[in-house]
Amino acid sequence: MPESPAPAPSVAIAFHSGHGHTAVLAEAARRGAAVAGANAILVPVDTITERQWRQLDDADAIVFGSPTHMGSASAAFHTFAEATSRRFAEGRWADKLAAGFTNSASKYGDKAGTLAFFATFAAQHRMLWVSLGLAPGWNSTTATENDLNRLGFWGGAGAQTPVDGGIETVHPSDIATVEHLGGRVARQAALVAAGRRAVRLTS
Ligand SMILES: Cc1cc2nc3c(=O)[nH]c(=O)nc-3n(C[C@H](O)[C@H](O)[C@H](O)COP(=O)(O)O)c2cc1C
Repeated sequence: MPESPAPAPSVAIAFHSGHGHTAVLAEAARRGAAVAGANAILVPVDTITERQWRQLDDADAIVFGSPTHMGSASAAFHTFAEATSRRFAEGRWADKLAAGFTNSASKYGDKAGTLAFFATFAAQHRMLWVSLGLAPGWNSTTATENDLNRLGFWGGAGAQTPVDGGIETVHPSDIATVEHLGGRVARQAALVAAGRRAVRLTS
């Protein structure tokens, strides 16, 4: 019997944005995942609904996004994270893929703290972490700030937007970098789903 076509993976972008910068990046992650063939949705965690909780539960992958506040995710994101404790206890998100991105005002800005928190949060949920998967940009005499991964992160995507800038000042390289991450998560989710189907077929 011919095999039915593989269903598109589902990718949810669970994010908080106080002033709109991180929301621009969340949309970039969604677009990257959609272009790579996923059903991709945005879930603003500060207004999350019951339906959106179910969408997170059903997703193959969740990409976490937040501005960096005081060297970690924002308070609104932490409120969301703590609200997942029942799901954590039940292992509801176990073996889903996870990834993360953050934006802050300073070039470095202690963004690594936020990405480390996302990775720990994902690990506590027994999820599988997907790294950024890009070489560092803007780190040689011939490189420019328009390179992908211009800020040189590995664990996830890091972005920088001027503290007094509007959403139009989110850097195009950062948008492209987060779009790449969304696409990478979608492709990895498709591979993992195909692998699970193959293992089920042969076992
Ligand atoms: C309470 C607070 C704490 C912040 N802490 C940091 C920080 O630790 N490092 C940094 O570079 N920027 C920090 N910022 C700046 C924000 O990360 C930055 O303005 C970001 O672009 C906001 O994203 P949003 O528009 O999605 O809310 C902080 C801003 C606020 C309001």
